[in-house]
Amino acid sequence: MATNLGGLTATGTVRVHRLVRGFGSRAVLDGFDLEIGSGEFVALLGRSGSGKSTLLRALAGLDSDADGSGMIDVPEKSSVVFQDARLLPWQRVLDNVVLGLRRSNAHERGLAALAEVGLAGRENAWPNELSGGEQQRVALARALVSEPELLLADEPFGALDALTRLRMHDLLRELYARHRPTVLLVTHDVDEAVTLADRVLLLDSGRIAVDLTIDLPAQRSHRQPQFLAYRETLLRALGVNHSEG
Ligand SMILES: Nc1ncnc2c1ncn2[C@@H]1O[C@H](COP(=O)(O)OP(=O)(O)OP(=O)(O)O)[C@@H](O)[C@H]1O
Repeated sequence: MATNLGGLTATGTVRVHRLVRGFGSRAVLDGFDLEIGSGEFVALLGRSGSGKSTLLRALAGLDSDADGSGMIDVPEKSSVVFQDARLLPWQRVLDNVVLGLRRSNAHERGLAALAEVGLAGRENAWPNELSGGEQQRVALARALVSEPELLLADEPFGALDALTRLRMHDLLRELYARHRPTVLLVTHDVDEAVTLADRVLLLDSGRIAVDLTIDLPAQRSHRQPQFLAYRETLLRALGVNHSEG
């Protein structure tokens, strides 16, 4: 499992070397290598079943159901966000945010995190009183309240409607600009990857088929010619026909 190299790497750096992960006789990742610099925002694209979640779960240490070997070096302070918010329904919003936070000022930090995600004043609500988008905001607050050096996100906006998804993109970019964690975002959505990330990886048959640096300003528009060029490169690599994409 996670091997700490004892200060050899910069805070926030992710290193994966010769990672093997599979289920039964089937290898999903077979000798996989990856390096992500501290503070990089990386999106991971790939067809369904290409192993994106398998990789993310390995980095999160949540893959006890998988077989494998290899070296994983991730920051000690990591948080994970999933497609569903996974809030405890019997705990109020603030209690969900500070769950597991062992600090004397947990209450204040939880309130500050809720304010950062636009939910000031909602700390006493129950999860089922919130919309899907608001629940994902709580999940983001819970992930960030511990000030992680690495944020792992597995299709965090996949279940949201298009407008809410765009608002969440703005929020995530804002939070990233403020806190600068290393981010690995798994997504199916090429536009989401190019909008949010500074580097896009495309996983194919257990290896990185494309490693694309996104050289765009923080304020991005789907109308920028360079945005469209990145989009086209990635769609082509995914094998998506133009008329479909
Ligand atoms: N717990 C499991 N037991 C057996 N096989 C699994 C398990 N989890 C994943 N797999 C298999 O591993 C392969 C990779 O799955 P993974 O979920 O990593 O893909 P993915 O790229 O995240 O797909 P999607 O985009 O559809 O979420 C798939 O063939 C899947 O069926």
